[in-house]
Amino acid sequence: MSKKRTLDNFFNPGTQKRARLDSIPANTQTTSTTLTSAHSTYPHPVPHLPPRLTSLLASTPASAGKEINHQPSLDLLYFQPYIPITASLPLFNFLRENLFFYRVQYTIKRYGKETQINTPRFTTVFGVDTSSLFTPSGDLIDSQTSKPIPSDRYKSCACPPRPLPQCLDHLRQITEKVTGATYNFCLVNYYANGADSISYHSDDERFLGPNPSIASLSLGATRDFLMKHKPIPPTEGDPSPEQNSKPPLKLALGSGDMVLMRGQTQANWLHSIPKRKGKGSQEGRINITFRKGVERYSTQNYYQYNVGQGRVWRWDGGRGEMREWDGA
Ligand SMILES: O=C(O)CCC(=O)C(=O)O
Ligand SMILES: [Fe+2]
Repeated sequence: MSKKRTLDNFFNPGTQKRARLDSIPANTQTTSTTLTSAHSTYPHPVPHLPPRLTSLLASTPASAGKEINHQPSLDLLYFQPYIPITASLPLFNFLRENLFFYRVQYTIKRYGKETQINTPRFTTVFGVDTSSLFTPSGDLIDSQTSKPIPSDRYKSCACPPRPLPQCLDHLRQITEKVTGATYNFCLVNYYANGADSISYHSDDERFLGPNPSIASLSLGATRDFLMKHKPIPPTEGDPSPEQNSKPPLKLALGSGDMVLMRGQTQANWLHSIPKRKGKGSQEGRINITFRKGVERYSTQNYYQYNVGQGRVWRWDGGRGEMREWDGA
């Protein structure tokens, strides 16, 4: 269903809706009018951050970032925590409650055979590459000419690009100030439990440019973030490079922590969130990454792998699980 894109429907006050503030501690307000971000590409509007949460976020970063650069080409800044502790649980609950997610499937050719991949986590993405910009009313314009973009610019995308809703844009703005980098994409992962994961990879696509800064925020369950150096090919002088047999670096990312991966990290290191059993494996975790796509292809790639063609999933608080959304 498409809605006319107007300033009104991008930042409209919800029509006498009760705020969903059940994630906010009991001593705060329980009702108010909700402002929402709406857009023709969204399955439903997304409420703005409640004012109390916005004021709690004002003291981000809650601690100074620690540099982790003791290994070759590794350049991390680790905030433990980044989000003030009073804000991380309400923020987790707010985002899980109000964002829409996808369970993306796609096919790859493996050994010449088409293989279906089921992404082992919920995903969603917002943003557009540097060739375009969203106006405040949510229309796409060319970033050079400020004219509306040609209608075929994103014709090969799984869905038209989506602007960041206010709640994620607020986090983006804070993160730009703290990290000194700029970002035009926000990718969100939801790991429902320890069975959800992301395998070893590096975010080293050409469309992010050289030495990209990627800010990665964790909310909810603690999960291990493993990092290992990309395999170093043996040479005559060094037939079994020591780096190849080192155990992975493990950061137990807790709720509110943020890791900034920068410099040569993506070019040289792989990272993953392995599946987890036992303690804490039944709890959900949200991961938000802010990135900057400098080529048009980043838009196609991110929407293909984080939205795709499938159904919308939303958090069902009553059942305590994600459910396919029926649009109601
Ligand atoms: O969940 C995380 O901490 C990592 C996510 C990640 O690596 C990615 O989305 O590329
Ligand atoms: Fe990644």
